[in-house]
Amino acid sequence: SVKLEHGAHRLGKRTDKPMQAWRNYGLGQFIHWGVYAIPGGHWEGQYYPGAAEWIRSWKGMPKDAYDNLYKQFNPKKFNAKAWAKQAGDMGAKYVIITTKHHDGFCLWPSKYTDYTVANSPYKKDIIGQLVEAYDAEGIDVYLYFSIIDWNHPGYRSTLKSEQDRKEYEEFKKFTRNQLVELLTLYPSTKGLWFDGSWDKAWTEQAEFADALGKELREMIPGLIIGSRFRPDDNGNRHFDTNGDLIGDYEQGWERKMPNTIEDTNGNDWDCVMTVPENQWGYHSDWKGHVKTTNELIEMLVKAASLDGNFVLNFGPDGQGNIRSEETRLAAEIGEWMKENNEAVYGCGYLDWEKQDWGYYTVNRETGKKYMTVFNIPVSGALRVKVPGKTKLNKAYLLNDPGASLELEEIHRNEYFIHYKPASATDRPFVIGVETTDAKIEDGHYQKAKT
Ligand SMILES: C[C@@H]1N[C@@H](C(=O)NCc2ccccc2)[C@H](O)[C@@H]1O
Repeated sequence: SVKLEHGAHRLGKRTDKPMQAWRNYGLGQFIHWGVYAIPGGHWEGQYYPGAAEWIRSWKGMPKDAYDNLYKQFNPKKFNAKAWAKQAGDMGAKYVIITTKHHDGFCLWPSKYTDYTVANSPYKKDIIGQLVEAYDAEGIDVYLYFSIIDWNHPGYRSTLKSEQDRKEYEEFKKFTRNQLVELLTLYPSTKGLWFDGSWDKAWTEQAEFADALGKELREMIPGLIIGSRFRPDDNGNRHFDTNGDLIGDYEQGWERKMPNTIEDTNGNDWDCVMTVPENQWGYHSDWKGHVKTTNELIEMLVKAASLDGNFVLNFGPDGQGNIRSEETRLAAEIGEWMKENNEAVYGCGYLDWEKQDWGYYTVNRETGKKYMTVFNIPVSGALRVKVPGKTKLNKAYLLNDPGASLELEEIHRNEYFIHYKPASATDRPFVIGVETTDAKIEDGHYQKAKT
């Protein structure tokens, strides 16, 4: 491996308490809110086909029209407590809130720019209200921060001249000041979720970003920062020149998921997911596929089964309402989580051979094992292959632990659990399984000679 001054600052998973808590969240909520919620994907009657929070970069949207939207920002329906309660009822254990998206508009009263909520008709500190409300709900708060800032005069995507470099130095100081300001104002913050760090200008700032990361971590012990924050000596983000993870977890799973444990490189990771194909901020007219409750529950359980967290995005509208589609999803996911969260919270990857009916998870503390069934086989026989020296003793429905399900040993280390729900079920269900270590008797299982 090559010597790096600003490569991965640690090898392997963090084992401290704050990171163990992060690893055990299972489900998170993303909130994308800002002045882009006012146009909601339309401008002067024109439909914007891109992601609503990117509308400023659309040729159909005059820049100065966008940059004056904040003068209309007055979300009268905004109720931080209601948002936090809805997230709690859904079963979210953490929330990631946009403090400033690529447009540079600050949802907190930053003293380093005038482009903030303090200078909007709304005036009040939105981040402060959300931090207080989510903390009170027992949901850990993480702050999203975009390095890209289209509003700051010193922001550059690339550095082409001495003048660029000079102005970018101001931008770097501004970025550091805002991040120190956020952690000073909101010290209950558990981590920072960085975005918009792919510009070449930023990937040339290894020394500055490394020092900034160290400064921020010193401000809040245990602070959690993912792999999308800083570059190494050679401009590599996420993984340094030696292939080692830069940051506390892998932050590359955006609107996509790993399929195998190998895909995760043995790292902690989160998957951040939109309800439609690609809308984070509020778009009043979602087109194309809108994910269903079952699809999202499957993603959530799949993430837990591969040692990751699943973070579902909400994009409140310009008045501060959570839209009806998201309200319904939150309620239905919450209903399922109330019954089945034992198979998600504190659970991770179980190294048993994956079967077609769904996903295994295992509780990291108790060792209790779970099968979450998404695909009921027409045979009604759920195949379970256990590792050598393991005996499957009991299987039971999580919501009826007293009644054992019918088990049949069909090969060495292989069983059928004979179960089909009596009535048609439109939600996945969880089976708990109990095993013991067992010596292998000779028995009658002979491997074929081939
Ligand atoms: C978490 C998501 N990441 C942001 C994203 O994809 N940005 C890419 C982008 C880069 C430059 C102009 C517009 C959009 C999205 O807007 C969300 O915030």
